[in-house]
Amino acid sequence: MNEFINFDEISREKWQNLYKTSIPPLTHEELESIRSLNDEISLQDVQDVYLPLVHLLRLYKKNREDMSFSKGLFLQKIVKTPPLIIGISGSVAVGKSTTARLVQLLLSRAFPKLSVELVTTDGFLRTTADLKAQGILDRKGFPESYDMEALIEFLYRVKNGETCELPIYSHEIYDILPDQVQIIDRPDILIVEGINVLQNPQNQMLYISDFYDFSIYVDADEKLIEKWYLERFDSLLKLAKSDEANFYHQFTKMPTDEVVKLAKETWASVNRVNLREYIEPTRNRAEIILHKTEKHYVDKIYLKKF
Ligand SMILES: Nc1ncnc2c1ncn2[C@@H]1O[C@H](COP(=O)(O)OP(=O)(O)O)[C@@H](O)[C@H]1O
Ligand SMILES: CC(C)(COP(=O)(O)O)[C@@H](O)C(=O)NCCC(=O)O
Repeated sequence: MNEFINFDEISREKWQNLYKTSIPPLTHEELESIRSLNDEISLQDVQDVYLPLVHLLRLYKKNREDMSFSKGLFLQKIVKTPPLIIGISGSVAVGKSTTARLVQLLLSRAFPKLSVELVTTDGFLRTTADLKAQGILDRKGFPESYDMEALIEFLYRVKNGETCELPIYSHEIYDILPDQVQIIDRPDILIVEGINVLQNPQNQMLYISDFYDFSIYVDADEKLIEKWYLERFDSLLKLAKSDEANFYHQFTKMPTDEVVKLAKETWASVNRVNLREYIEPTRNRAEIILHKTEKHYVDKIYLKKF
């Protein structure tokens, strides 16, 4: 059966015209904050793709609030609308965190009075010491390397209106930061970004997917994602050059061709396998799929029909 049978395929040209008239253009300040987020982001993409996406998110938000209100009437009690949770998934290096930060920025602009928080599921990776003890350090990113129970409990508590803490993962030290936590204090909207956002582990009492009000899968051809992975590896190396504490510092001492070989091998033996076996199979669970081509240009959008 066609994986996309349940989706409407919308070309960029069609998508960009869906909400155009009602969206005010970005101000100079807003453009600057997008640039400081990632100066590679195309502002045309923001205008054509991401602003209409935020407009669609408004509809889902309104719908959730109406439902919550009606449920309250039925139950004859005051039911506070739970925070809206948006999941963002896709391969390692496809651009999830960049998309997530952009959506956070645009949602804060659309709802200036609401708090919009962002977490990444990397925080629920087991520590390097734990992974080593279990002999699965080379499985970082695979389902068994995450504490999914803790992630699901975290989402439950956020939905339930509780203030929560979560660990922080650092790409620089390639591990969970030992003495720091991120505090999520009852936001109105929470964005959850990570490769495992749409993975439902077995034997859990709660389903992770039950907590999302909207979900996005960022998609691209595998070869392109590899290219982006290698480019990011290179940027991480540049940042690590003069920082001995950085995990990537060790690679800055190696000859370039060896480093490239190592990054290619890591892509092929870890991240690509993970994409094929565990990430891409969750693609059609998303409410929307953003399909990117060269230079992160979004050419197609798939929106779930029902
Ligand atoms: N929309 C975009 N425009 C330009 N570059 C992007 C975009 N999204 C991601 N990138 C670049 O692609 C690489 C991977 O993106 P990142 O957001 O770190 O991926 P992920 O969180 O999925 O691992 C980074 O080097 C980032 O700068
Ligand atoms: C921490 C990650 C699992 C998560 O990925 P992200 O999408 O944030 O890049 C990944 O970046 C990773 O470290 N993978 C293991 C193999 C590698 O070093 O690329």
